Amino acid sequence: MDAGVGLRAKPGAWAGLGNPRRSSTARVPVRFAVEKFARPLVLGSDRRSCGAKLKVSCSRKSAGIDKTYYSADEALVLKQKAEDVVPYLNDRCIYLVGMMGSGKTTVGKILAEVLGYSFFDSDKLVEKAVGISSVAEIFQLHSEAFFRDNESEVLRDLSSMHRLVVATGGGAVIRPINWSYMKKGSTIWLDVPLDALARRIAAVGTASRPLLHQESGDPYAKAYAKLTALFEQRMDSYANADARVSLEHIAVKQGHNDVTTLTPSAIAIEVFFPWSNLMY
Ligand SMILES: Nc1ncnc2c1ncn2[C@@H]1O[C@H](COP(=O)(O)OP(=O)(O)O)[C@@H](O)[C@H]1O
Ligand SMILES: O=C(O)C1=C[C@@H](OP(=O)(O)O)[C@@H](O)[C@H](O)C1
Repeated sequence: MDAGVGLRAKPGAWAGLGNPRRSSTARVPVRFAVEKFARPLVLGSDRRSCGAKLKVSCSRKSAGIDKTYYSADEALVLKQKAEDVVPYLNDRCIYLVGMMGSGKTTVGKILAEVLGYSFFDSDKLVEKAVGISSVAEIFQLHSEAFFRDNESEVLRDLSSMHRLVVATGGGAVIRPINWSYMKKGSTIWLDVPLDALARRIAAVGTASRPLLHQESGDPYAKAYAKLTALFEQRMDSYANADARVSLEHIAVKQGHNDVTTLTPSAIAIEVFFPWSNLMY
């Protein structure tokens, strides 16, 4: 088992039992806009960097869906690992859990692309469901409990579907009912050091994360303090995940002393390790 990843194998889940190619016939609830991605990975022409850049863009032309760049090596490894893992996933959904800023959305989009799965960000689905454009506004106009109730309904609906990668909100793990939904799929905890989380969130601003937002003071210091308090409350919940991907362990394994060197695609490759280890 890779140093960076621990997996609690589920009986029968990885043994490839049943027909691995069962087509997904789950009804897609009309209110979910499914993000389909272009495929296959397109080899870019840029050879100035240490390898040709692969540009992967989404076929859906909605605003704001960013493009993902891989190195050619990473793209080939990702494609191979995805091909190896798909039969064992057995069309089950992958739920990414982890603190705010851990990369659930960024890494989740990569996983969906290489797996040929659909990607959902549960926060976005809650915003669509309640007709309010941001999580922060939902907290402000209603309450956190109202948000959490809708978050649970979204996870319940998603749990009836197949072949999805779901980026959950950082607090989804605090409600046991949410685990009952997510456990129908495979849950992966992206475990990122609090310092890196605080730096990432300070870089984009805390306004989008109401539990961290404050009007004054050093954004990094305030974010770090609040993330530390939240993590203390939640770490046991995150540990319920089927697999933990520790960026600290990955960095050590790769000879780095800082997780900021780990690209989203390098992390996505590590997400595939638990399944690979169980296949041979
Ligand atoms: N491996 C990474 N290295 C550097 N920045 C990252 C990495 N993964 C995500 N980020 C950045 O961190 C911020 C939060 O990422 P996001 O995927 O939205 O996290 P989450 O969905 O867990 O809240 C974004 O600005 C994103 O670009
Ligand atoms: O940790 C949390 O309680 C939350 C995390 C957020 O999602 P991200 O993890 O995508 O930031 C969002 O669901 C809301 O602000 C609450």
